[in-house]
Amino acid sequence: MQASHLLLEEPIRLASILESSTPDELLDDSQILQLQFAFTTTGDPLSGQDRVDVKLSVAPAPPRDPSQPNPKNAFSSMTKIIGTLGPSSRDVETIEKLLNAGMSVARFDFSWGDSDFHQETLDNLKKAVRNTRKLCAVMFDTVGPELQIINKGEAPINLVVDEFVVLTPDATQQASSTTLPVNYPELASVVKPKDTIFVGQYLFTGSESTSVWLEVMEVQGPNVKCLVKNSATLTGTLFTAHAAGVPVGLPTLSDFDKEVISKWGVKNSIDFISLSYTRHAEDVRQARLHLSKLGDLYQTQIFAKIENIEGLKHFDEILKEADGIILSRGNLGIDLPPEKVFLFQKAALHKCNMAGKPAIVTRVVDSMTDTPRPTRAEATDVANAVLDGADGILLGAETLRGLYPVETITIVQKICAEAEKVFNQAVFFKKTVKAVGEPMAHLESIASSAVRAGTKVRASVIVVFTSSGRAARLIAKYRPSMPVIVVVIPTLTTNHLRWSFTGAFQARQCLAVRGLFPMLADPRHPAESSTSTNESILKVALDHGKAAGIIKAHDRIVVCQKVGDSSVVKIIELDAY
Ligand SMILES: Nc1ncnc2c1ncn2[C@@H]1O[C@H](COP(=O)(O)OP(=O)(O)O)[C@@H](O)[C@H]1O
Ligand SMILES: C=C(OP(=O)(O)O)C(=O)O
Ligand SMILES: [K+]
Ligand SMILES: [Mg+2]
Repeated sequence: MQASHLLLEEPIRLASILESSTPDELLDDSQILQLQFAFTTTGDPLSGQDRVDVKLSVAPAPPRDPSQPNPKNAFSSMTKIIGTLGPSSRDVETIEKLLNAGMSVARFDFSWGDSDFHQETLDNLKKAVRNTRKLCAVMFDTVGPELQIINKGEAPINLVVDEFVVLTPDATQQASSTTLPVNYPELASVVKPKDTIFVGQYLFTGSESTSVWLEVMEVQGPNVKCLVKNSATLTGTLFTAHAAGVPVGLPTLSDFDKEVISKWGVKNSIDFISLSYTRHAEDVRQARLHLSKLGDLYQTQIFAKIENIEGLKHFDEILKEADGIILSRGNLGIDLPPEKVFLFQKAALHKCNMAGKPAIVTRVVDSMTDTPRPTRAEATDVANAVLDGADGILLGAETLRGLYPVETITIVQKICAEAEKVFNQAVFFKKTVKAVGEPMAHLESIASSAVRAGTKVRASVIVVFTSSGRAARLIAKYRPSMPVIVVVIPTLTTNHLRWSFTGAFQARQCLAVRGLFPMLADPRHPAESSTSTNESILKVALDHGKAAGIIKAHDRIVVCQKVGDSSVVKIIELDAY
């Protein structure tokens, strides 16, 4: 268990909570804008020129319906909320409510349900996005090397404390209170007496009545005889098992995952892969290689899910390869001794922040699966995750199969917004500048200057132009107190066989980064004019901010864009309008 110290070589100074410039105007993330555009090619794609800039003309932001409540509301937060969609959250109406409550990324967990089931949910998500005009990214969550127990008979299984149960790799056996067939033939060769194995349905702690905590007594050939440590009833057709601290020799991206990604993933242009049980940097490289062969999915980002001690040991190298990190505290929380979980969280979030890569924290309000309010410990935990530097909060069972999916998103969003008000931006900014050191890369220097200018002039928003999202992520790295409107400019690219636009993935991927509110350009609209300039695009962004209620007359706005060949940060002071 010494691994938990690995991340703590350097002491972390936690920002003390001081009065800070409060982001009293927070953005509602209904940032779907229709930009109409024409493209002019400046080279022949077949002769090797593979990036062509697009000139935009813009359609005005839709007027706000005065009968609708002002979208600026006390519930919006800079912290992103990822909701797992499942049986409790898959009809259009519920998804609309989740989007309105602030969910900006929908996770599809393929540990449960088949492609058809998830396709139906995703089709409903698309309808909900259209109806609400709220942008939402799609995250595919792999099964990976998860240990699973299939209960073919479907009858509830009663396990009684102090009795024995045998885990067997023999898939022909029926699950019962004395035998549980597990999908991993090598289990007997990797566990030893006194090891702990948890079995349950999604939320398992071994301390409630629906999951069980087993202690390994004896290895008997391919079987593992265990002592039941708590009485529980397992219901359903599939349970997952987790052997704490035990290395599992199964590939991180399973054949099943590869198959789903190449079909379901390609069909649905998945924005993120949540790579379950990432244990080595090589796992991320393998996933990246797989994606690189799948058409548009070369743009899909990989978020490494750290959920066991192996992943924790290799955290630094994984962070270098991944686009983001998910601190999967469900599994990690049982792999680590409970008293070490908070240390890992603080150290890992600090490292992600310094690397400028988004970090997502899971398993915050488990109790809201069954109750409409979080416990005070859970509520405090959400706020602390924000203060520790989380970009986003991932909800699992609460939205997937809980009784209160909408209430969960609403309350988590509110807690995040409160925590953001006391986040010590000044201390964080200084710490980040110092950690990056000198000489700073050109673009990073520009990005940090934009945040500094925004703070100094008390800007209401920062507007950044980008195609790749790079400039926006660098701005987010410095944790501005004000929302960042990311104007993603589509770029025409070719793989020498066909033309396509990039921009949609990059815009949606901002939805997992703290403080970023992307505007998605829509390439389906043919251009009506090709004379527009950055200025007119900026005007649309500002009009949109005004319509959303986050930009008012006389506000100061910081803009980060290229003028000619140079990146510039400019400050605009608005007149009355
Ligand atoms: N289409 C654009 N118009 C004006 N400025 C841009 C545009 N795209 C990027 N920029 C600016 O160029 C600089 C580089 O940003 P970056 O995000 O790396 O651009 P890209 O995504 O095009 O590689 C930043 O200052 C950014 O604001
Ligand atoms: C989110 C987690 O993993 P899963 O995909 O199993 O929900 C977790 O372990 O916290
Ligand atoms: K999973
Ligand atoms: Mg997990």
